[in-house]
This record gives sequence, structure tokens and C-alpha cells, in this order.
Amino acid sequence: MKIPVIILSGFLGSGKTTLLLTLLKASKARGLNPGVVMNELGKKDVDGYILQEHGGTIVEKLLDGCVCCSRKEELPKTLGLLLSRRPDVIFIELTGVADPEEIAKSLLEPSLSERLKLHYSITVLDAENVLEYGSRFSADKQLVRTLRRQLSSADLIIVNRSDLVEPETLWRIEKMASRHNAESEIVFTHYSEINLTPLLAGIIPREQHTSGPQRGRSDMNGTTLKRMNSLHGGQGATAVQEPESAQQASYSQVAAVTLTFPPEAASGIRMEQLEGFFREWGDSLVRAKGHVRLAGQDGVQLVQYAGNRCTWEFSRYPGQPYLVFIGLHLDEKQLTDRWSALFQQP
Ligand SMILES: Nc1nc2c(ncn2[C@@H]2O[C@H](COP(=O)(O)OP(=O)(O)OP(=O)(O)O)[C@@H](O)[C@H]2O)c(=O)[nH]1
Repeated sequence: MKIPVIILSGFLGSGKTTLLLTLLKASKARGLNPGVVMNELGKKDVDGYILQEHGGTIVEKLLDGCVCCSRKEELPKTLGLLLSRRPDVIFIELTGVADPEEIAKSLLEPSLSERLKLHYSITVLDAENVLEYGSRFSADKQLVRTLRRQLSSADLIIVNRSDLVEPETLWRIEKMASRHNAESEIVFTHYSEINLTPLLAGIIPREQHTSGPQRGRSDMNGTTLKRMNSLHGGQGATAVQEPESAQQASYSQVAAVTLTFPPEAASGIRMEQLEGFFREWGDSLVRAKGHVRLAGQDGVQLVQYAGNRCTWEFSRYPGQPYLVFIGLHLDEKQLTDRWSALFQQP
């Protein structure tokens, strides 16, 4: 019996991990044993720790690069490790700059297609920012192409963070998304909350598996099933040799930089000081996240900077505080110099 795989894609900070947490909760409530492949651009595993805090999930991590291009060869081994722990369903959360179509193709490699099948490919959009991506990232043609492929390859498009925009913007996003993908279902969400019943339909615990036909995607959307089957070539499909252009990186100017706190910052940083530091980088900083100690407060905070907005929440992270910065044209030396200077101010 093949284990179903659900791919979660979408740009940085759009709400993929938020959706994953909901999916994990719903899976466990159905008696399923879910497994996760968590891919992060940075060397530090912020989202993996968030999952760990929610407990009871098998997670394999792929850090410091994108599983659709620079770390593509590691995917089969990572999935193999996950499968050895006998999950009933696998969620692959991609980095925000990954091309989900490349992952769908990887699942066709004979070593994987024998044991796994693509159940759903979901793309999450950040309603507040998605309409600006084309102009904002025009200098990175590969990234613009990847963001288009995130849209065009999705079985389901979730327009998330919809609480932050006017209805008129949602209408424009729907038009734009349907232009790129006429077949996908489009839903509008707040904190990635959707009806998960059709999505998880047909996924059952291993011990209930029989050799009979499985229900699932066809119950949800017949046209979607037809379209993804064309990528997967129906019965007995094998991976197709990719043209050279398809093997290039999914972005060219995005970089992740990890910053740690110097000894002078042992007593913590002020909230407004850190938020000011994020804003200093303007449009070049797309996403930041990490665990930090705030001056005058006990414990550690998880800070998330996404779509130019900052959120803070209590964290139990036990290690040394750090921050991951992800952006376009981020100059690592300039960033680390400014970071050090921040703690030398009187
Ligand atoms: N206002 C608002 N914030 C949201 C919503 N959904 C998620 N967020 C917040 O947006 C931030 C980013 O959400 P994540 O789920 O981590 O986004 P992501 O796509 O996994 O981010 P990366 O994996 O780093 O690319 C977090 O602080 C979330 O709490 C929403 O619908 N509305």
C-alpha cells in the first residue's frame, strides 16, 4: 500500500507551518501517525522546533538549502528514513522558494513511486503581499518563475492572511490565481483554517489498509485528479528526463543568514530595538524568525517577521538564542556588522 504524500508550498511567511500544525492535529484526531519532511533555507530549524513543541510527530529535517534544487538528491534518503518509522501520511513542507513540481517529479523516481503516491499539492498565498511579488522580485527571474509554478501546479490554493486585506484585494488575487491555474480550487483563510475533511479523505491508518481501491483525491475534485495524473503519467509512470533549464535553482538572489547573540546581549534585546533592526533592511528582508531573549523579561520568545509584520509568542526553546534572516540581496557582512554594532551602542 502506498503512503499518501501532501506537499505544502507557498512563499516565505505565507502560512505553511500554520497549516501544517492544523493538518497534524486533524491527522492525529483521525488516529493517523503523520510524518513530516521539514525543509528550511536557513541552517537553523525554527519550524522543526515549533512542531516538536506540539509533540508526537515524526519529523525529518533538511536544512540549509532547497529540496527542489540544491538538496534535491537528499530527498529519497530523507523520505526513506521517514518511511522506516511507518507513518500513515507524509507532509512535505517546502521552503518558501521551492518549486513543488520538482518534488512531484521526484516522487516518480522508482525507489519512491513504489512506496509513495502524491495525494495533494497545496500552495499557500500571503494575501497581503502576493500581488506585489512580480514587481518586487523582478530582478530574480528564477524566483518569479518558481512563484508562478507554485500557483500553476497546485491542486488547492489557499489565500491566507486574508484578515489583513480588503475584499477587493481578495477578488484581485482570485482572478490572478485562476489565470495561472484554472483547475485548482481556491479558498480564503485566516490562520490557514480550512475544512480538512476532503483533504484527508481516503487516508487511513496502516493497519486498516486492504488491497482494494483507495478513495481520496477523486472524491475531492475530479478535474484536479485528472491534471495531476497527467504529470504522474497514470499507471506505471517513470520519471522523465528533465530538460537542462528545469534543473536550475528555483531562485538566484535569495539568501539566509543566521545571527547569534554576542555576550554583551546576554541580558536580552529590547522588542522595539529588534523590530527597528528588521525594518532597517526594507524590502531586502523578506522573512526573519528565531528565538530571542527580551530585556527585562524571563524566558525566551519566538519572534516571527513576515510580510513586514512582527509577532511574538512565548517559547520553551532551551538553546542559545538566534535569528534567521531570509531576503534578497542580503549582504551577510553588512548584516553581521550592523548586528554587532547594535549591542555596542551606549
Ligand atoms: N495576521 C495573520 N497572521 C498569520 C496568518 N497565518 C499565519 N500568520 C502568521 O504569519 C507568520 C508566518 O506563518 P508561518 O505559518 O510560519 O508561515 P510559513 O509559510 O510556514 O513561513 P516560512 O516557512 O518561514 O516560509 C506567523 O507569525 C503566523 O502566526 C493569518 O491568517 N493572519
